[in-house]
Amino acid sequence: MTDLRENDTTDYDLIVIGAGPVGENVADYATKRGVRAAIVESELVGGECSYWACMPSKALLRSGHALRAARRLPGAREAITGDLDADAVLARRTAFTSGWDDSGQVSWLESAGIALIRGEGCLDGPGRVRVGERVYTARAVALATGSVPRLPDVPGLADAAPWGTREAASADHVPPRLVVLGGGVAGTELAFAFASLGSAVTIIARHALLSREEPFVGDMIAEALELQGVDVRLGVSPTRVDRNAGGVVAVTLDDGTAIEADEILVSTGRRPNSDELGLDAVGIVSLSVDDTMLVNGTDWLYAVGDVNARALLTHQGKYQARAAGEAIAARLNGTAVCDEPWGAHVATADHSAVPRVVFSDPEVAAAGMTEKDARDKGIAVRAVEYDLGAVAGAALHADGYSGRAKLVVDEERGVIVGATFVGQDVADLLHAATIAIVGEVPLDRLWHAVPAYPTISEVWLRLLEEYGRPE
Ligand SMILES: Cc1cc2nc3c(=O)[nH]c(=O)nc-3n(C[C@H](O)[C@H](O)[C@H](O)COP(=O)(O)OP(=O)(O)OC[C@H]3O[C@@H](n4cnc5c(N)ncnc54)[C@H](O)[C@@H]3O)c2cc1C
Ligand SMILES: NC(=O)c1ccc[n+]([C@@H]2O[C@H](COP(=O)([O-])OP(=O)(O)OC[C@H]3O[C@@H](n4cnc5c(N)ncnc54)[C@H](O)[C@@H]3O)[C@@H](O)[C@H]2O)c1
Repeated sequence: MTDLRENDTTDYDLIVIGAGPVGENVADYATKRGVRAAIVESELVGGECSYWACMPSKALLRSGHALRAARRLPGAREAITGDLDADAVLARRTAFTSGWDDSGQVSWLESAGIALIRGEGCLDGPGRVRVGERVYTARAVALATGSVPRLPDVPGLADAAPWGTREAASADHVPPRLVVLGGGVAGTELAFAFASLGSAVTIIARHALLSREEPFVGDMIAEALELQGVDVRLGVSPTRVDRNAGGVVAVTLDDGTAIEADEILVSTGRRPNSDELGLDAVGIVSLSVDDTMLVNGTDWLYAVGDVNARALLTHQGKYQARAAGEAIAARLNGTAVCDEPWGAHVATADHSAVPRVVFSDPEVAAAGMTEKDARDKGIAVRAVEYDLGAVAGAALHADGYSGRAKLVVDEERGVIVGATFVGQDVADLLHAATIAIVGEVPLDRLWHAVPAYPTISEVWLRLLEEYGRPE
């Protein structure tokens, strides 16, 4: 390998702006190939995911899931002597954020040989990053600044001190009444979490819940929320929000009804965090990237993770980061870049094989395309569905197990292009689907992948039988 330090006059080979899970992985993968990397962070090393998103929200959900799972089993049910202890759940959540202290992650950066620059970074020209008064230079720069919430333009909403997902995930108390605005992934998960913790929750969505997934998903999740006592209002939008002097929030809906609550959580999507990055200083109007995450029209700037809006998920951002970190190192080292589809330096799976899990109860686990996505792309598909509750392993797993599974099959190629599972504890079924999609495993070969009896994964066999064995 070329010694990158020879004849180098820049401060670093690579500067990464943003030390979330994605920025950390870009820097790590590049550093392992000899790149001198620095990372700039304005808040906590570890990013949104560690402190205000994935980890704390899942910690808020998990205890409720475990309690309900025990209640579904005779023998275990009788051993339950009380309700969920909300304070203990909040404490466990806080432990997962290390009390919003990033010293553990900072130690990891040190051990990985990545320099940390604290402060807000922005571009000051090609290969130039300003942090406060100081400008640092590098041969490549990667933007990994994540995303920020969208606040809808509803009269009174901004003045009503709404919670965003950050405030919900880091809450130090459980509001007696909570209104959730937005029926996407974050709204659905947090509605489940706070209902379990004891809030009277109302969720407001202008379409079905989780409307980008297969249509049965939203129906099943709405039903499950209602079973937990959540007031699910679909097909409505707020026209006005007010918080009175006593702190009560009043939400008026366009169907003429009104809801009162103690807090309103806004979870209506996110947009790239790129407004303050100085893109104009380098003549860039859009962070559109190629599959190595190189910003189109440049040979030195990369955009990775939520900021490029390809897939707002930690695991997918980290996958992009592995590809980008290696691609940056290859370009700086002058070695070959493998950028053909599915090559070592590209994030091809972003286009057709993204796995997604909603940690609701039942869980939603989906990979690849929905039937509608596939048809919209002009793929000739046939889809099959199966009642998960009819699988022996599922019936054993929980009394009254309710769930559904669907495969979307590309008829011409004889391979799966999409899979969806809804049911208790289906998240870990998903990776088999992701492998089948990425590996383009022919259906006739998939018949030889035998699911163990009696597991929930036997649904794979049932789905293949529904489809019919290829001749
Ligand atoms: C409530 C919620 C729950 C979620 N749960 C999941 C989940 O279960 N699974 C999943 O896969 N995804 C989940 N996500 C999505 C996930 O959080 C994001 O996809 C992920 O955090 C993106 O990582 P990132 O590194 O691109 O950005 P971030 O994690 O946002 O990190 C960006 C970092 O850049 C820093 N930064 C920003 N601007 C600057 C600047 N100018 N200078 C210096 N530093 C800067 C920020 O402070 C931050 O530390 C969830 C999101 C939300 C909102
Ligand atoms: N388990 C997970 O992986 C997980 C959990 C939470 C969040 N996330 C990620 O974080 C991102 C943000 O989550 P999110 O739920 O905020 O976004 P989302 O895009 O999933 O959902 C936003 C919802 O808000 C609705 N909406 C948008 N504008 C609205 C308006 N003006 N009025 C009413 N409703 C409106 C949309 O119709 C949609 O249902 C997502 O892209 C998701 O991938 C992932």
